[in-house]
Amino acid sequence: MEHNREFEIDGNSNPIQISRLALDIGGSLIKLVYFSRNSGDDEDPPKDKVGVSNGVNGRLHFAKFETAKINDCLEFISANKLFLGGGFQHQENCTNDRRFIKATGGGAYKFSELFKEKLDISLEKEDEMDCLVMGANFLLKAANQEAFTYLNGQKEFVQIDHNDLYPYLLVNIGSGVSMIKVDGDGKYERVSGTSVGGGTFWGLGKLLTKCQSFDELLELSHQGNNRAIDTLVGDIYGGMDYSKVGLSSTTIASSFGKAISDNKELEDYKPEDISRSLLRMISNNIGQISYLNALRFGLKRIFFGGFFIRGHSYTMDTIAVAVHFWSKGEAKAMFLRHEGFLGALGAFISYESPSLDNLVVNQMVPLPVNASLVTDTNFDTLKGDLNGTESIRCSIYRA
Ligand SMILES: Nc1ncnc2c1ncn2[C@@H]1O[C@H](COP(=O)(O)OP(=O)(O)O)[C@@H](O)[C@H]1O
Ligand SMILES: CC(C)(COP(=O)(O)O)[C@@H](O)C(=O)NCCC(=O)O
Repeated sequence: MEHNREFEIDGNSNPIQISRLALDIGGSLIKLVYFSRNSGDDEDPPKDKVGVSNGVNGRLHFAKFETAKINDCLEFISANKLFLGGGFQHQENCTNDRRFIKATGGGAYKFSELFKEKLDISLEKEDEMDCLVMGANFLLKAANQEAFTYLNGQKEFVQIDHNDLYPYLLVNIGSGVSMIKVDGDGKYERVSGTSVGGGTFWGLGKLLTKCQSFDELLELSHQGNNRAIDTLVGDIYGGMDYSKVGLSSTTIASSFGKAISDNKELEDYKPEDISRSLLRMISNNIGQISYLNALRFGLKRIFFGGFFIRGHSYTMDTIAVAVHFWSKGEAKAMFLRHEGFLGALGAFISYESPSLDNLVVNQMVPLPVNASLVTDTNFDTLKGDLNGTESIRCSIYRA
């Protein structure tokens, strides 16, 4: 199945360039969002107020590559000719000097020359925080079943009231963590951050467990028991709660604390226990810092994005419990289905204008597994992860 046709004929026999690509090149992963018209989706194209066709129906596709394997990403873009549809315009306006892609993230600067050299494409840089906020606002307003809570293993979708969305705290857990207070479209402030994020989990985990992939490390954590390496309150208090300050005996008193007294070598610990401890330590810490920032600004809603989460139950549970525990139930942790693609979506939207008005989501549509990304071998099989096997059905209007 072909997904990346660059030109299609609209109802007026005009060739329309319909494929459009935007990138978010982060410290760990490159995220791609691109639009394609699907011949199977033959709804009428969007019309303007006087009934003239002024856009196209299609799908947004999502893909990701490890930043360290940027050449695979370049090959994917080239093989699928994604760059041909940089903008959204009539073919006659499309000249070679418009070979550009909107790109955000640090890599948009770092790899600018590489894109020019290998694909003859210029990266038009968009600010990373602008894009994260734009992507989050877009999804929260336009996509169905985007935000959900996760408590006691239960995922519950949250109906977002568009008139009561702001303010909220956006916590993006990528390689590092950014915390952004969002007050409206384009209105935000990056209020905090921490370097203890996804890169820390993967980096330390790799060193300590010899895992070869992030997914392997994450899978390991499923089977691990953090009590083997973390010191619990009960370990210090002779099996008892420290109830005077509200600490139960099973609360972690000191992450990795047992490694001091156990008199063991690294090899004596199970990699799965290490992975579990690490995941819990980092998720808990992020949940706690997020809550403290929400408290600083009186925010009740915290949305978590970034690929560290990966729709992983234990990660979400730990973050949600931390927020719930510290806020005494006052603040709510929410997760986003398109967690890692906020920045790339923002860059995608920025093609036309910083407004969301010309991209309209119709509905989320699951694609057959083999239909979306034929040449990308980086996709993962962890459950709950958006691996390019889903797309958003949407319409793009001409500005
Ligand atoms: N396949 C993967 N390879 C590497 N890291 C992954 C993968 N999937 C999820 N991650 C996690 O996601 C983090 C990157 O998240 P992301 O939101 O893409 O941030 P960045 O923009 O910094 O790359 C990594 O540091 C790691 O914790
Ligand atoms: C520098 C970054 C914005 C880069 O974004 P990333 O590639 O990690 O998604 C991010 O790593 C970050 O916010 N780090 C934390 C820095 C700090 O506030 O201490």
